[in-house]
Amino acid sequence: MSSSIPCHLPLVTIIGAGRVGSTLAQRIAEKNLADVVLLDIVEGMPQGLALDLMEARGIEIHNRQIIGTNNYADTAGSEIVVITAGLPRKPGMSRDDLLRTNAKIVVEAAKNAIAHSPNAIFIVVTNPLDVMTYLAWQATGLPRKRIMGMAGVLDSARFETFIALELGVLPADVKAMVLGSHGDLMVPLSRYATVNGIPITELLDAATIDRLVERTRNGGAEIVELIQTGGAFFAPASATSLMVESILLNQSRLLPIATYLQGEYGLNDVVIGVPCRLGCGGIESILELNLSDSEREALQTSAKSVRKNIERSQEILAAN
Ligand SMILES: NC(=O)c1ccc[n+]([C@@H]2O[C@H](COP(=O)([O-])OP(=O)(O)OC[C@H]3O[C@@H](n4cnc5c(N)ncnc54)[C@H](O)[C@@H]3O)[C@@H](O)[C@H]2O)c1
Ligand SMILES: O=C(O)C[C@H](O)C(=O)O
Repeated sequence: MSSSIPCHLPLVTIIGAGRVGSTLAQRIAEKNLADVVLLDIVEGMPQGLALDLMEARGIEIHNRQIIGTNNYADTAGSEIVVITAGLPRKPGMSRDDLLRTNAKIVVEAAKNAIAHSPNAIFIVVTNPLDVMTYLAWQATGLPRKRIMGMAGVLDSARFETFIALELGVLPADVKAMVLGSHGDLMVPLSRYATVNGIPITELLDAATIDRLVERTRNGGAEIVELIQTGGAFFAPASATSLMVESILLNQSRLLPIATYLQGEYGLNDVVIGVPCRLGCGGIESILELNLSDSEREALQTSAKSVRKNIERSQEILAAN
């Protein structure tokens, strides 16, 4: 008797098998979320990492396939494509300093991936995040609900961590949301941050909150300065895996996601982090919060700086 249960397991392709990409592959496989294809331009490296992850399966008790490759044909039929390909910054650099190098890498990766997985949902991780997400959206021609950037989940997790450390409470009890671009002009929303429902403004004085906001804005650079040879990757991989999970399990989580705006928050033709519901079709809806004047102004300033870099990226790509 033939079974009517589909045998197909979800497939997630990760382009760029570096520190973020390989850690993300581990998270996805060990959470039993999907099979994974790890693709990189370096020959042998993704194959070696995939074999290493496969050899851990008996100990970690899962049966997910992890394939390493240099060939986009192996990514065919992916439900989700994550782009982590590109250079990370070094101490003293801003994320925007990566624009010239990473623009070409991301456009090429997005075009190759969509050709083999026309129905996929794309998550961009490469920096500068908001501009790279815009370029991937342009390169794939996908509807905006199916292409997005990961940054806000990471920035919010950092803000939550610093609040939890300050108060000595369980990190999972702290909830916060950081909007805007993934850079110095990000917009941490202090008045929406809570510890199990209690606003942090009841628990911390204004100077302390300002200090934690500043540390959040500088969260990526703090790690780059410490590691010296690259940026953060454990928390970025966790944040991306949470988005992958929300899509594959249709959780409809409300998360800060870099998305293409068409009038929301008074912004047009720009990618920036705002609260979105994320489910199996991608971005199901964008939530327009009632921001204060200063929060709205901060979001506008953040968007203006992304817009400027989008224009720069168009010139760079046109010159090539
Ligand atoms: N959005 C975020 O919050 C966030 C967080 C962490 C890192 N990042 C960014 O993610 C990117 C990757 O970071 P990382 O630490 O993993 O860097 P990494 O150097 O460890 O890995 C990058 C990988 O990309 C590969 N690559 C380069 N060009 C490629 C191409 N054309 N096709 C396929 N693969 C290619 C490299 O060979 C390398 O293995 C960086 O741009 C970094 O700034 C963003
Ligand atoms: O800071 C970086 O360059 C990497 C990443 O964007 C991060 O925030 O950790």
